This record gives sequence, structure tokens and C-alpha cells, in this order.
Amino acid sequence: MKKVLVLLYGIAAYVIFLIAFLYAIGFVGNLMVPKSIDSGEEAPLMQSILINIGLLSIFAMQHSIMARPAFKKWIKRFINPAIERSTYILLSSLALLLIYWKWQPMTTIVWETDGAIAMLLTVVFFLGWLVVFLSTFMISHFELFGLTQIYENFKDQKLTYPKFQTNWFYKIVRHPIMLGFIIAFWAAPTMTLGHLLFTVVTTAYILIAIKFLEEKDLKKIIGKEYVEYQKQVPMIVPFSKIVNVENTNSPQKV
Ligand SMILES: C[S@@+](CC[C@H](N)C(=O)[O-])C[C@H]1O[C@@H](n2cnc3c(N)ncnc32)[C@H](O)[C@@H]1O
Repeated sequence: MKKVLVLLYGIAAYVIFLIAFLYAIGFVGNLMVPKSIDSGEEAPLMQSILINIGLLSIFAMQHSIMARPAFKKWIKRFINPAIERSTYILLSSLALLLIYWKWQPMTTIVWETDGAIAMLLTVVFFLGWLVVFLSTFMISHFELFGLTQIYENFKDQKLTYPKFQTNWFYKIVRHPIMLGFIIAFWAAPTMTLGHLLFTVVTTAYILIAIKFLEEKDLKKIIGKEYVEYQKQVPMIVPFSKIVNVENTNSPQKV
């Protein structure tokens, strides 16, 4: 009975995640959703900025705290370890849904494109989401979103964890999922003040979180192999390591 409940909980968390993820595409792209980043009634500017930063901070705090190994260890004292990842996914999705619900539009236009440029930016927008989606499969989509864990628990198998991945997109940058998000957020044919605030804050959060939180943890968990990987593969800007090597070499040539 307990195993079935764990299974149902994990599946429910995954379904809510899928809804939140798909809604994100419509929310950021102003496509086919009832409430998007630029829709709704506008409030005074300062009020909107404060509410929107507050909403993004709730997501950032939930995401940062719950992803730390110490927190994961602590929470596993109170819940079945098999649902730790599902719980993280569920709360992240709820924080996202809260952003969509309470987001205050700020519709002053920062840039606007049309014709071929607008089309190109729309293509890049979808490519960004595609990079996110494909990258999750390169690590292990079902483990990342807690389904493997609840299945292993159901089958009385030992819990496994995602293996360190350095292939496919992970050969080009160390954080393709985050790169995909950054691409999708910036590639806006029409950029409003609200969308820009969202994009600047999330980009800053992503860069800080991967440098000071995620990579610190990965170095502790994986060790030397991750340090080597950091030397060889750029963090988020594809092919930037080659530029760095050339830069370091050039003074010697002169
Ligand atoms: C939401 S994913 C983001 C992964 C990565 N930051 C990216 O942008 O592609 C976060 C999880 O991926 C794991 N992770 C990060 N890099 C990894 C790699 N190269 N191989 C396997 N897992 C990785 C982290 O330990 C964390 O549990």
C-alpha cells in the first residue's frame, strides 16, 4: 500500500511538473496561455517590480535550499528517500505556478522586431526550450524528475542516482539545461520591461547558482574528474574555452 502511495505521489509530482514546464513556454512566449508574462492589468511600476522580484526570489530560495546535499540528507530523515526528488520537483513546480499566477505585467516595450528578425528570434526561442528538454534526457530525464526513484522503490530495488555525464551537449557546455533557459528567455521578438526583468533576474540567478552552489557540490561529489571537466568544457558559453586558450597564449606570442 505504501509503495503504491509513493508511486502515485511521484507520478502526480511529475504531471504537475510537466504542466508547469509546458506552461512556462506559453508564459514566457506569450503563447496560448490564459495568463502570460505580458498579459493582465498593469499595477504601479514600483509595486510590480517588488512583487515580481519577490516571486522570483521565492523560486530561487526553494530551488537553492532544497537542492543542497545537506538539505537532501536532512529531509530523508522524515520522508521516504524515494520521494525526495519528487518532493523537490513538486515544490519547484508550485513555485513556478505561483509566479505565473501572481506575475505583474510591465508592458513598456524595450525592443520590438518584425519580419525575418522576429521569425528568427521565435525559432531561437523554441530551440532554447528544445535544448532544455533534450539535455534532461542526456543526464537522465526520469531520474532527474524522480520517476526512476519511485519505480525502484515500487520494485524493492536499491535506489540509483544519475551518472556523471560529459557527452552530447555536456561536451559543449557544462550546463546545457541552463543555457537553454537563458536562450529561450532572451530570444524575444518583443521584449517588454516585465519580460526583461524576468530575464535579467533569472539569468543572474542561474549564473550565481551554478558557479557558487551546483558546481561546488559537484566538485565535492565527483572530485578530480569534475575539476578536469571544468578545465576542458566551458561553463555556459559554447566554445569559449578555445577563445580563452588563444587569449592566454597571445601575450607569449607577442
Ligand atoms: C536541473 S539539473 C541541471 C544540470 C546542469 N546544471 C545543466 O544546466 O545542464 C540539476 C541536476 O543535474 C546534476 N548535474 C549537473 N551536471 C551534471 C552532469 N554533468 N552529469 C550528471 N548530472 C549532472 C546536478 O547534480 C543536479 O542534481
